[in-house]
Amino acid sequence: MVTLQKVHGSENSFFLLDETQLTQPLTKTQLATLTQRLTNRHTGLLGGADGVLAITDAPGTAGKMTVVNTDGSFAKLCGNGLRTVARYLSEKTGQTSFRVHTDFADLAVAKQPALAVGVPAYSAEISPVSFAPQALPFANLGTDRIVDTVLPAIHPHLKFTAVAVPNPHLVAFVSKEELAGPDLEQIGKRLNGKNPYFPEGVNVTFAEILGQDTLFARTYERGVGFTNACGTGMSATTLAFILTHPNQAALDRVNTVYNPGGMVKTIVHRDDGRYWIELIGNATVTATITLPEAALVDVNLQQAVIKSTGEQAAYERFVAALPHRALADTLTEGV
Ligand SMILES: N[C@@H](CCC[C@H](N)C(=O)O)C(=O)O
Repeated sequence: MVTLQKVHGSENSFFLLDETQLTQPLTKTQLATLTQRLTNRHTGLLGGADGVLAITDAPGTAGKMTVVNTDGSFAKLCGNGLRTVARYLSEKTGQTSFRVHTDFADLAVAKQPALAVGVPAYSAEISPVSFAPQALPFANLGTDRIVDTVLPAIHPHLKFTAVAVPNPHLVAFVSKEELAGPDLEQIGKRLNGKNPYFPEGVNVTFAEILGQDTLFARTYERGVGFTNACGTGMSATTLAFILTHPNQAALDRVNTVYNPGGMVKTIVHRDDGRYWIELIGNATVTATITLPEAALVDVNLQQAVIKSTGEQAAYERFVAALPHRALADTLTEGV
């Protein structure tokens, strides 16, 4: 039998599959097909999800995380997902501070004090960071660095920052009306379809500045669409905040980033000229799903036995007490 977990970080939801339980790891095609079926918002399990996080062995680290978006595409990193993988591997190995292998780097993760009773929290390193056009990639925008830059090809007046952390993000600071308005979806859809600017697509985040070190972020995710939260997006947005609003944010300071699914803390560091971001937030397990290995490989989900963990109630109590819920509630996606 194989047991998966349904997990979330700020309601950015995933199925977590520890492939070391399998007699042999899934191929990329099998993983993509499983993800598309399992995470479908209408026909998948438990209301679907934003993606699948697959764990395999990786020498010198606690494990390797592979991120598959709901459309079956593979992502370079997932910040909210990495926290849930950190929790899984921490509970599996007994370690509280260790590294997880990802496509670009072995990233540091650690157990943190709970956000509230029944709301476990973990931190994850988000890196490497690059503004280079080839790292995102982007082209045909008349510039080779996008930091607080109007891009008339994309929007008539918004100022954008484009940064790979290492997955690609495009960030704009907007008003409350723009945050809830139609532009984010239009830009997100356009830049994630065939387009000459971001040929591999890009995660697009609109953020409202709420005050010193405080943001509300909403993301249209590559390979997903609107999500309740994007961890790498909130990390990229905090870096953009520091670069573009130095009177309201700074390196090595704790930021609070609210999002439709809850909140995270972010801290941007610069060591030896390189930026990296600490992302701290919940790592919640809402259910376990057990099925025979053959049923998983054949994506025969009817054989799945689902058990709720009961953790979601504590998470919902925590979120209900947060500020800015009226705005968040209008923007929340399925979990
Ligand atoms: N939600 C994630 C980011 C997932 C990856 C993204 N869809 C991509 O393709 O880059 C996060 O929490 O960071």
